[in-house]
Amino acid sequence: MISINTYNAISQSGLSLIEDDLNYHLNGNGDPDGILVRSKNLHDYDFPASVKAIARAGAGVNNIPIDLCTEKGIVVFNTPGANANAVKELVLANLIASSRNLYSAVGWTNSLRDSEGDVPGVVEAKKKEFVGSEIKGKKLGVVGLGAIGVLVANDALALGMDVVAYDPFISVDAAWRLSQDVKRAHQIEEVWAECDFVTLHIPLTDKTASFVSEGAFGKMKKGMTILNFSRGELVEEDAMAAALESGIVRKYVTDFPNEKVLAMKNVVPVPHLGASTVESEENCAIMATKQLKTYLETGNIKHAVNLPDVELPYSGKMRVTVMHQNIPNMVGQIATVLSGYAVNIADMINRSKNTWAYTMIDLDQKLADDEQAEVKQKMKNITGVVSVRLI
Ligand SMILES: NC(=O)C1=CN([C@@H]2O[C@H](COP(=O)(O)OP(=O)(O)OC[C@H]3O[C@@H](n4cnc5c(N)ncnc54)[C@H](O)[C@@H]3O)[C@@H](O)[C@H]2O)C=CC1
Ligand SMILES: O=C(O)CCC(=O)C(=O)O
Repeated sequence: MISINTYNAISQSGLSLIEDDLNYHLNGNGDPDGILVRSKNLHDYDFPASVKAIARAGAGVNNIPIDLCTEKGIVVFNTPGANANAVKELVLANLIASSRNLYSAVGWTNSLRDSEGDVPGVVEAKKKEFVGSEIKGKKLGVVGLGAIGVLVANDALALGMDVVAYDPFISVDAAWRLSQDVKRAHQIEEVWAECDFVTLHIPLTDKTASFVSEGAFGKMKKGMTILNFSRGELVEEDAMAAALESGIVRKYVTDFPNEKVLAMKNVVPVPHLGASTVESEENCAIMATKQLKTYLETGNIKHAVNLPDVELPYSGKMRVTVMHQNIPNMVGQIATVLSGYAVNIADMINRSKNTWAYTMIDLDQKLADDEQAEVKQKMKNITGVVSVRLI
């Protein structure tokens, strides 16, 4: 029996893939083989030794201690692109809503519910206070051209905006999907200096924390609207509060409200709704569950953030998977362990991602139970190996 525990509300479409499979147990015990999670913070989580993989049904993995997991031999997956359309639609909605003062206008109109008197007359008299601007012809800066940023940039062009984008690490795939009419910013300063709106679509990492800092506000075109559907920590809060006070920033639309943010002037707080659509929750849950099950059943890896994609057709005979540091002579040492047994290697693959690597070896016959335990122990004893599975 393979055991999977879930955190957060995972769409039933994904859960059914586990519940309907007789080989699986869902939320059954404290020693799961796999974890399915959305935004729950796992940084203080005490990972049981049973955990082999974590699948994040979503894009951002800053809630998971990736380095610690890797050192414990845990593969961490996410679901690239599965919720990108949901975020894009909410960004576009908020570009227009913030430009047309929609939330304050609707909030004010709702406050008339209990008033007695001539609502149409009051509305006509007041509406001049909510006059907005059109986004057509305005300049939008898109920071980060991954799954979400590319969709936002292309569709903003279709809405008549002038789009300039900054991503020094853009993938070849994303570059193919990006419209040629999106202008490239070589420096982030170009985005701060020129744009009426800036939307952030970068991951939160040690390098991007406080990406929008006091220095950035000093270079901004006055009256800019900033949309943050990425992560709150990308923006330095005290500096943002000052920029909103001084009018450098006209509005700050954020999917990540907290007490400090709610106290700021001209904030549009959204309760982390970027990926909250039925479609996106289904996409993420199905993709995350399938990736997790594939790994647990076959050792094949797709869309891990700490290991490369590694795939071989699974014969069902006997597969050895080894997660290890990307250092010399690992494959040699792993193969040497097997040379002590009467088995042939039928197929083999080794791939690396930065400082970590993964080796899969298919044997043409099953090892006896006592041999399996021995092989596992001998491989675990190799310096640099963090996990060994025999499937
Ligand atoms: N509000 C919500 O519910 C959601 C929020 N997100 C957030 O949005 C982020 C982006 O999501 P995706 O587009 O799916 O990720 P992605 O991985 O497809 O794209 C991220 C892009 O950012 C770029 N990038 C990284 N560092 C950069 C830097 N310093 N300057 C400029 N570009 C940089 C990368 O090259 C990459 O192209 C996620 O990491 C997550 O934090 C994602 C989905 C839902
Ligand atoms: O699961 C969610 O609703 C949050 C989505 C998100 O923030 C992400 O995918 O990075």
